[in-house]
Amino acid sequence: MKVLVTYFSQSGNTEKIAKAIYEEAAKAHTAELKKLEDVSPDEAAGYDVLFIGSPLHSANLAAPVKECLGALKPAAGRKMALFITHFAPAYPGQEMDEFAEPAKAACEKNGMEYKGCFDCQGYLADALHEMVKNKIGLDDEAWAGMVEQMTGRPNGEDEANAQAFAKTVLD
Ligand SMILES: Cc1cc2nc3c(=O)[nH]c(=O)nc-3n(C[C@H](O)[C@H](O)[C@H](O)COP(=O)(O)O)c2cc1C
Repeated sequence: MKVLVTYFSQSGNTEKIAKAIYEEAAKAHTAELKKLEDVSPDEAAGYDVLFIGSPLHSANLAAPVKECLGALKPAAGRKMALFITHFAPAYPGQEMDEFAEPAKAACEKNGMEYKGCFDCQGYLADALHEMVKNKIGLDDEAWAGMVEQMTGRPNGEDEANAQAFAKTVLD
C-alpha cells in the first residue's frame, strides 16, 4: 500500500511520533514522511492510507491540520488514522474521540475509512509554562508534578505504542 505520514509540529513532539509511525509503515509498505505544509490536497488523494498528526491546541486539533482535513479530496476506499500529542497527562478516551471529530467528518465526506486515533503526552514548550500554569490555576508544587510527568515525552514507550497502533491500522 502507499502510505503517507504527515504532521504539523512546532516543538518536535508530534514529529517524533510521525517518524516512529513512518518507520513502522516503511517495513512493509511504500511509505513517505512529509510535513503537512508540504502536502497538497491533490497529492494526499494519491495514497491508500493517510496518517495525520497534530498537537492539541486549546483542546482542538491545530488549525493547519483542521484546514488540511477540510481540503481533502474524495478518496473512496482509502483509510485515515490520526495521532495527537498533548501536554496534559490524560484525556479520557471519549474526549480524544471528540478532538478527532474533524478527521471523522473528513472521512465521511470523502468516502474514507476512519481507523482511529493514537495519542500520547508531549512536553509543553518552556516558554508557555508560566502562562499555562496560571491559566489552569496550579500552585508551584502541582505544576512541578505536571512538568515532571511530561518531561521526556514522547518517550520510547510512546514511540513503540504508536508503532503498535500503526501496525493495527495497516494490517
Ligand atoms: C498554542 C498551544 C495550545 C496548546 N493547548 C493544549 C491543550 O489544550 N491541551 C494540551 O494537553 N496541550 C496543549 N498544548 C501542548 C501541546 O499540545 C503539546 O506540547 C504537544 O506535544 C506539542 O507538539 P509539537 O511539539 O509537535 O508542536 C498546547 C500548545 C500550544 C503551543
